[in-house]
Amino acid sequence: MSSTPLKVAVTGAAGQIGYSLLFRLASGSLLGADRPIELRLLEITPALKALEGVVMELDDCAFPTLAGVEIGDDAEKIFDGVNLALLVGARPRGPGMERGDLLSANGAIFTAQGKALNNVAADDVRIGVTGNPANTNALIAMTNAPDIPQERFSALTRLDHNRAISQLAAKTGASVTDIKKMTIWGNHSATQYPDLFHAEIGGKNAAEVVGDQDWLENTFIPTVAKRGAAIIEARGSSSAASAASATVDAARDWLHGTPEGDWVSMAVVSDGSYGVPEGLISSFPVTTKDGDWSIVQGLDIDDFSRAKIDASTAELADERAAVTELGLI
Ligand SMILES: NC(=O)C1=CN([C@@H]2O[C@H](COP(=O)(O)OP(=O)(O)OC[C@H]3O[C@@H](n4cnc5c(N)ncnc54)[C@H](O)[C@@H]3O)[C@@H](O)[C@H]2O)C=CC1
Ligand SMILES: O=C([O-])CC(=O)C(=O)O
Repeated sequence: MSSTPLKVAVTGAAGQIGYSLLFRLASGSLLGADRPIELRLLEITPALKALEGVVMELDDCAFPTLAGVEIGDDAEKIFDGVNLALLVGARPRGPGMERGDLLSANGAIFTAQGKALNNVAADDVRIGVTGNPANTNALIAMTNAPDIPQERFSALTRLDHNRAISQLAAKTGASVTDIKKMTIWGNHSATQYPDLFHAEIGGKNAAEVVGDQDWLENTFIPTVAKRGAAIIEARGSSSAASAASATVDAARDWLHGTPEGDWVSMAVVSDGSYGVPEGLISSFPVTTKDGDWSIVQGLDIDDFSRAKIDASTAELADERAAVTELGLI
């Protein structure tokens, strides 16, 4: 185990998700108790004072794994030499909005940050995008960082993946650890497709165990796909602790690898697998090893799943056209 601190950048560090995420990262949730971590926190200038307060709290935790914290509003300084960049900072949506409505407000953030990462990040950098609309923001950052291999960019659909596991566990009485091979396909939006036809519960096909197509179509899929909106409705602001937890889960599994016999959902650049147009950042079932991911191949896609995947990737293609129009890529 290396004793060199992993340099982890977090943007939007003074925000809601940051307030949960930083403490998880600093306490060892990402790399375990033996690997130190250095946090590099980016905020806009008016939020730096609040961020100083958060850093005081990080200090007060006396985390053994926290080797240092740097804060600032200059992306090139904060991203200098980072091995992992978690791009969280972006405006959240409010009631009645779709995440895609944030494109024009947030897209420019990812142009600038993609360029800065391209200039100064470490050669082994991995970039996870949480800020919405996450898939297309990741596409913007990737396109603006031509020297970073495209497979180093990913957008967060792990929260949807975790939500799908939790809903399935509640329906069937299974424990979450019995559920494997969950897949979220497509966009982190209301069109996403949580797929039970390839998931397993205790080694058995999940759709067969459930045996209730009506529940699958009319309860499970919409509950998972609209969970973010339900949380906004209930809490008055968007999910934060669960988003932070999923951000940690996704980064940890990317860096450490997925267990044998399971996979995770990550939105990654499409190579055309499963008919998803090449170059879109779309969620797939992936396995990871040594910091690299590969899309699980060879799954049978029936007509129901085909239509759902096509609808979500068509939305991604529309978002790509919109940001092209805005001159962001
Ligand atoms: N992919 C996913 O599963 C989820 C994504 N999200 C998204 O994550 C984003 C952040 O959510 P919250 O923390 O709740 O929002 P928030 O509004 O509490 O915090 C966002 C922070 O980003 C900062 N920020 C804005 N522009 C920045 C820039 N150019 N550089 C650095 N920081 C910047 C703001 O000052 C603010 O402190 C939102 O876009 C939200 O929709 C939220 C939940 C789940
Ligand atoms: O719904 C939102 O706007 C926040 C989010 O992405 C989620 O909770 O999945």
